[in-house]
Amino acid sequence: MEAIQYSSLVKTQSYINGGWHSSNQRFPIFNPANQRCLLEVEDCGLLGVEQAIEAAKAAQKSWAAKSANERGSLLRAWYQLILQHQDDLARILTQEQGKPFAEAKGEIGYGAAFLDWFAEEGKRCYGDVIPAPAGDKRIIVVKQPVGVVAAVTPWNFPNAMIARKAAAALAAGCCFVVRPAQLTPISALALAQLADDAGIPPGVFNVVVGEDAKGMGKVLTESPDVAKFTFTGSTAVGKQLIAQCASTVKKVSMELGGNAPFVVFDDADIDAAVQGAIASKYRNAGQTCVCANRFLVQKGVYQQFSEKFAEALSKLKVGDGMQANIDIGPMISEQAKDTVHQLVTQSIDAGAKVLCGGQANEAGQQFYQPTIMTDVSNDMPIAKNEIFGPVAPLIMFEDEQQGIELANDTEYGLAAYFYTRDIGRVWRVGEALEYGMVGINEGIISNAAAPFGGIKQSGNGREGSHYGLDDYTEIKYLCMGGVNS
Ligand SMILES: NC(=O)C1=CN([C@@H]2O[C@H](COP(=O)(O)OP(=O)(O)OC[C@H]3O[C@@H](n4cnc5c(N)ncnc54)[C@H](OP(=O)(O)O)[C@@H]3O)[C@@H](O)[C@H]2O)C=CC1
Ligand SMILES: O=C(O)[C@H](O)CS(=O)(=O)O
Repeated sequence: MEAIQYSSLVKTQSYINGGWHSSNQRFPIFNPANQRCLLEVEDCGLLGVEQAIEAAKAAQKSWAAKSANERGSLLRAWYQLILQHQDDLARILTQEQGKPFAEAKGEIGYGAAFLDWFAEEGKRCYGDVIPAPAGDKRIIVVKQPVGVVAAVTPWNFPNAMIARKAAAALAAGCCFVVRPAQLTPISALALAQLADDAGIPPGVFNVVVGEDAKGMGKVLTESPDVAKFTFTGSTAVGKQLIAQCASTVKKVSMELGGNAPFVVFDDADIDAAVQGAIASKYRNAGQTCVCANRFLVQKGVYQQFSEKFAEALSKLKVGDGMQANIDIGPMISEQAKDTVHQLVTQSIDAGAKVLCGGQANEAGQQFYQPTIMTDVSNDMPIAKNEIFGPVAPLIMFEDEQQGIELANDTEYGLAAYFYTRDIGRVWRVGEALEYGMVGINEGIISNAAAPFGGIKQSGNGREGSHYGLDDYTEIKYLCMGGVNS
């Protein structure tokens, strides 16, 4: 792990009950840019997960008993330390996950923004006083922390996906156990070091690392001491985890897969649409759940958009994210790269054409060329599946109604984007799209002030914004009688 100033950030053991958990089971972490082993981390195993749940359970009452101000001050201290070590955290992230350093810095800032937001939002966890139907009664509604929260997070945002969940959970008064993806545990452990430095008490924030995703997930989803489970990852895995939570009727929130349409109407500002397309499609080499996945372009501007899009794409530089001026890093694994290429070749067999790219990139074995495909139809593999790679399929449509129908023709409902300058069309299309989040003349929509989440098979629950606390609180109704006696 190169160029880390604050060396204590580089941890190799799970963080449980405020301590570093040693184990003689180890597994290697590789740099996706060059396949070199960065370091080995110690696998805490299923026993470690159980110990982390125990620690969270033991700390739960005292953490919930703190005032929102006290919890907020600790979250803010954590926030400030993350910003203080932003460059180190970004270097760790780029080396274990691959995204370019500038993007990794952005992710660190994005994750920290949730700590900043919920340090304040926890103080606004308001209840209600409701006029009682009978004169001698009083009705009060209070919100209380749900209890111990367990989380499983993906490799594509190994810092922000944890910060986005932990910030709301801790602000609401919940203790937290997270199991990060096997491929990217170092960013999670660095966050734990800074939580420790910030003075967050033992047992409140726990990170368990290990290779046995299924086994560790089973412990987290089936433990009667875990009140709430939150997951970010694929829809297929999310469905399994929801089913596993049923045995203890846990509160569940899911941030799952997506198939985002990016619709360009013939009255759009084409230059703005191209800028938004590049930003949305090629962020993290296309490995985000809100990346534009299908480009629906109205017939009258299809040629102009395609040409300008390809021209802008030719300026992007592919390489090791630790080098300067890199725009697109490696895929997380060779298998991931091969899966993307398979979608490309299957769609070519079905009649699609490659306008640019379409091959592995010479930068290394896990790199794929930024690609644009034309003559794509909505039923081709490259359009039906979540690509999770730097490939942009272009689909032509005739009129507004067809554009909306094609956009909604998917089991997913996370993010959608469209470009138009017609105010009536903004309202008609914005309301007709079946998605949790819609970017209008904008390709980057994620921020801590907004409720992030999807509908249909993209999940449920919201992260960020005022709404983000709801997933970590329970409503209690107090009925007071005999007031006049
Ligand atoms: N809606 C959203 O915000 C996001 C959605 N995603 C979606 O996730 C997919 C890509 O991410 P990817 O990480 O491959 O997704 P996966 O669903 O394969 O993995 C997500 C996490 O779940 C773990 N996991 C996998 N199988 C199980 C299991 N049976 N029990 C418990 N945990 C399990 C993984 O562990 P391990 O990696 O160690 O196997 C990882 O930590 C895409 O579909 C993408 O859209 C990704 C990020 C954000
Ligand atoms: O994991 C993801 O893909 C993130 O949720 C996308 S974002 O929130 O960083 O935009």
